[in-house]
Amino acid sequence: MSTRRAGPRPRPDLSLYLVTDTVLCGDRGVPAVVAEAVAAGVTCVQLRDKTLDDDSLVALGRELRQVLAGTGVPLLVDDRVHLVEPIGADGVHIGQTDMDPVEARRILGEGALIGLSTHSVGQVRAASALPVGTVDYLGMGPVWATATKAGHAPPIGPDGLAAMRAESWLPAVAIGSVKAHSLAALAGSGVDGVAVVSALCAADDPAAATRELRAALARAGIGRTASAGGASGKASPHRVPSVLSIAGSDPSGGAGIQADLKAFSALGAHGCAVLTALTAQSTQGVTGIHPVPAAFVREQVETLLADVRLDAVKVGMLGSAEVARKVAALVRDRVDCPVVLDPVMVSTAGSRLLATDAVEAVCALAPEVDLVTPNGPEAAVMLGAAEATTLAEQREQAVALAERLGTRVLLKGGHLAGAESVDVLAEEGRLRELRAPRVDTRNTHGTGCTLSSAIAAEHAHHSDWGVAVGRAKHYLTRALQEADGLDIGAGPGPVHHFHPWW
Ligand SMILES: Nc1ncnc2c1ncn2[C@@H]1O[C@H](COP(=O)(O)OP(=O)(O)O)[C@@H](O)[C@H]1O
Ligand SMILES: Cc1ncc(COP(=O)(O)O)c(N)n1
Ligand SMILES: [Mg+2]
Repeated sequence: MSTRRAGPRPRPDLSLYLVTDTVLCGDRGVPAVVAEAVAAGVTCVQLRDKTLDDDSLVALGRELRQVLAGTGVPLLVDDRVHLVEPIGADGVHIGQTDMDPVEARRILGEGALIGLSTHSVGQVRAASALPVGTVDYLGMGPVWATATKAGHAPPIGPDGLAAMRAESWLPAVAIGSVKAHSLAALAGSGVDGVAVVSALCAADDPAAATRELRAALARAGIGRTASAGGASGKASPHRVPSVLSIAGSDPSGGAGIQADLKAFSALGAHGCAVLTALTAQSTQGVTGIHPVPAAFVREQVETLLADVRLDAVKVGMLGSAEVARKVAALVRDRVDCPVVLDPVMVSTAGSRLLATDAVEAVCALAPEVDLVTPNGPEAAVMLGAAEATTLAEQREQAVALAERLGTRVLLKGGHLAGAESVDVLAEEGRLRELRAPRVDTRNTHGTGCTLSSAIAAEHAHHSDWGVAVGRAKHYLTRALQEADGLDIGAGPGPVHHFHPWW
């Protein structure tokens, strides 16, 4: 598909999502209406026509591709998975009664966007429990009763929308008779955008109607429109975020600072690095640790902060109690961006990376950060409990640890058995699960480092923990699936950080 780029598929800007209606567009024709609306600030287009035959829909879709060429606005096809390829569309939007999303992903591959309609909290839960990377966003609605979908699911209203939105870490777009004048009612619902049909397709002046919708979105604080170009119709210039890793060195390049910088780079962030320790390490284990004096860790951070504006920080191996206390003080007093803490204690190959007397200092740092990402053994140490052996125990420990630390906890499930590797995100008493197929590979060196760094980089882009964790987990799963293509060293080797490119 010619519109696809290398690299992880982009997260679509759902702020103002136009669903076409051939009848409402009338004599002007769908392409002309879409062209006007996109020029005025529509960010995503779905070609929807339930009545046209395949050939006519392909012809119309190809026209829309021409209209959208060079705009960066993705084109999705409603329902008909088999027409994505012939149209050269970016993906598909499917309903609850259309093709199973897992099957659609299998057919379309990793490069396509897939959206899924949901009409209830139960459907949102089910969609969120699909393997990460199956669907890219959820449509939620109908918010209000609509003529275009008469006879379908009953309206959920703004409160129902907010309840559904709270259930998922996936991006969400509200649909169902959304108009500029009713948008204020969706402020605070947490959706990433709104989808409209008649508000644009039936408008006398689609460009003016688009501008009016964008202004209303900005007022309601919805979508990237709100913070980017406001009602001007122009997005602000893209700024590459800077993300810092404070961690130890792994000469084998699979974990530690080396893995962190690779993950940042793969996910489009500029990587900065402050070293806390050198390790003599290979895929087979650690033979020595040479700690950096705590005062020099501080000097590295202070010097950097005086110059570089950071968008996120990831903290990994700290090694000693002294360094952990120093980093805690820096995080508390000097860092003003989101911080992810991977409380590294033992390497995948079984070597100790944190002094026993430093556990307390790491636990003291944890409440200062925005997200803590322990593996099973680390969570057990932090709780003073036995390691979880089932998903049910993993859930309980995630909630208990989040409560004890007063912050978000992602309790990773790499050390448990099962067909899926499930991570559990506990946040303010709420639990979300991120599921991925367990990859049959010995190359799992640095999975924790990679995941926490990917979360920091994704948060720098999207400012949403649920979305960041979901996207990072998907990136890591793909990196694990491609890891055997690298196969470095005789022990557990690194994951493939640059799988989308090589
Ligand atoms: N074989 C695997 N297949 C798929 N995901 C895995 C596998 N092993 C680990 N993971 C994932 O890698 C991440 C790191 O998990 P884990 O191994 O528990 O932490 P750590 O690397 O810190 O020990 C988690 O998202 C986990 O679900
Ligand atoms: C320097 C350093 N830091 C961290 C880890 C943990 O690796 P994992 O991601 O496998 O938990 C490591 N092996 N080496
Ligand atoms: Mg780890």
